[in-house]
Amino acid sequence: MAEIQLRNVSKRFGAIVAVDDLSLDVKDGEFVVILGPSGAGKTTTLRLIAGLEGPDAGDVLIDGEIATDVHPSERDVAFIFQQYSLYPHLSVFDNLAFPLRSPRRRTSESEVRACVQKVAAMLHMETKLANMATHLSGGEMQRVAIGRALVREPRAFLMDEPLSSLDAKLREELRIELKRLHRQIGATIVYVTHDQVEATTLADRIGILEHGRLVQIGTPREVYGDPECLSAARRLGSPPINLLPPAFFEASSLPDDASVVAIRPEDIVLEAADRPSALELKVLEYSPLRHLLILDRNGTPVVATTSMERNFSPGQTVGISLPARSLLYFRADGRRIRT
Ligand SMILES: Nc1ncnc2c1ncn2[C@@H]1O[C@H](COP(=O)(O)OP(=O)(O)OP(=O)(O)O)[C@@H](O)[C@H]1O
Repeated sequence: MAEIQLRNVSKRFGAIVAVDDLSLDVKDGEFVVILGPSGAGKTTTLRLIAGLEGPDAGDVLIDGEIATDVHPSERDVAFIFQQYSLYPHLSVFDNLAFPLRSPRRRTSESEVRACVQKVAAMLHMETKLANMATHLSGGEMQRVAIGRALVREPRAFLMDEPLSSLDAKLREELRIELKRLHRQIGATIVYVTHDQVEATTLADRIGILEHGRLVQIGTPREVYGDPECLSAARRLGSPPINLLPPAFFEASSLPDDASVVAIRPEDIVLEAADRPSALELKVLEYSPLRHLLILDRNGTPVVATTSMERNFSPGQTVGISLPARSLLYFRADGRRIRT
């Protein structure tokens, strides 16, 4: 497996800066997820690593060597797309065998058989090898697409929203499979998504991409608990982090240049209804693990979650306190103010 580095890489399409001075180090065997909204430059970043796009500035390094001028077919990285891209007229076996049978590989048929069997076992597809590729469920097709990359034993895997066309249950199953596979083969993976659950469950580290810039990279815990900027704070968390105006607080308790005060819903402490701080409960959602309360003070919504065994009903008042240690302060330009 391989290390991948981007050094100050930029890519423009006409007036659009798709990737803007991006530097990223993916360690050997690491699972890095690039998380960002539509148009943030995620796919372009993967295409730059694969060599399908050339950077306007900066370099891509694979295993410490500048790959910028290396042809995509020579980079030995496998790209897995959202669409399954299988050969519909071939069986699962022949789809998996296809990369091994290329003339450049000169793999013997007995080796091809052994390798296909091994990968099919890893993906729990042994019983489907004779099926035509079109006679599979969406989840099975994506397994075969992943298998086709695995048989090549590439130096790294680049995955572009590989689960996004699957339904919720299959997505969860395949997510767990991917995590297991990563542990089993120790692959270097750069994985792109706009789904925060995929990002936090799969990643060793998450890189938050906004407008072509990497605004933060860290473990899921670091990015969630210690965001560098407002956009990183908003990217993780469901329900999302509360963003409150300074007017919500005593002015003397805030840093001078705070323009937004943020607090995670689970950090809000619920108190008795007769507290002066009590807010009106507008909406209540119950799930077996927690209550979700949407409260209101003069038109400002405040979302709190709690696993407390207490009965709430809409229209009542609920006291809250916002512990100072849980408050995050941000400037008007979105930068974090550390106190
Ligand atoms: N070949 C191209 N020609 C012109 N503009 C492009 C091209 N490829 C990407 N772009 C633009 O570059 C920006 C980044 O696109 P990119 O596909 O990398 O974003 P993304 O984060 O992967 O988005 P999505 O989640 O919607 O796939 C977008 O504004 C997009 O319209």
